[in-house]
Amino acid sequence: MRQRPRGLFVTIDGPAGVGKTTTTRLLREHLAQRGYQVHATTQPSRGMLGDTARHNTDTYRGHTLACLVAADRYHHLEVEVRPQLAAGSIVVCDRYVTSSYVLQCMDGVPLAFVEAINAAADVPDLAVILQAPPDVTAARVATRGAHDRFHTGEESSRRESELYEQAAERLARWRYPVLAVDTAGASPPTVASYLTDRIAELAEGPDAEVATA
Ligand SMILES: Nc1ncnc2c1ncn2[C@@H]1O[C@H](COP(=O)(O)OP(=O)(O)OP(=O)(O)O)[C@@H](O)[C@H]1O
Ligand SMILES: Cc1cn([C@H]2C[C@H](O)[C@@H](COP(=O)(O)O)O2)c(=O)[nH]c1=O
Repeated sequence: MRQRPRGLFVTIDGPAGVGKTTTTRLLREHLAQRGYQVHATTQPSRGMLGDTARHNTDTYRGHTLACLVAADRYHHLEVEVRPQLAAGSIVVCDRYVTSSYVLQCMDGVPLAFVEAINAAADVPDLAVILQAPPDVTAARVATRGAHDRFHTGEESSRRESELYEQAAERLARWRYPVLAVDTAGASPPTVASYLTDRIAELAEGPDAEVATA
């Protein structure tokens, strides 16, 4: 098993249906096949706060949902993400702060408020933003079924896609380690292989791994 002294924090964001969950699952498999210790997780988390946020987006809206998701994010970092990183894992997280910049803004919360309540969240080592044209993501959601009120067809997919593009540009300006990947013309295994190579490059960087039994 290959561990890094400090682990590596990789986040996967992007519009509904773009392939975040599929990519996270495949990344866990591909990275494990290459011998890395990997921990796949999600936000909202599988904890009490996260379950409350995930399953009650009709009840909790706007500023309330924004704060609930941010509170879960800080708790998830504290009890799951940082301990896994400290143990040398590559942590792959399905959704992170970028999702809040987009979804909470779609929910009517000013960006400045979303930025303020997420300001103390850890910066990932790699923030992947998956992208695809809105007609493609809307069709995938329609086939799979919508998870929540944020997904109402191609118009909401278009708005979501625009907000992700703006968020990616803003994050890149702040020198956040953003990597945008188009999933429209690439199969899930192709997307996962490409990202596995990028993550392995980072993992073999200056904080090189230590080999353990
Ligand atoms: N690269 C791809 N090419 C074609 N179809 C894909 C690709 N990636 C995922 N899909 C399909 O699109 C659908 C949505 O994928 P997935 O659930 O991973 O998206 P998501 O971004 O996690 O969505 P949500 O935000 O709504 O949870 C699934 O049916 C999945 O099989
Ligand atoms: C991370 C994050 C999540 N949410 C909400 C949006 C959805 O209702 C769920 C996530 O479900 P999915 O299956 O991953 O689409 O949580 C949010 O509002 N803000 C966030 O930052």
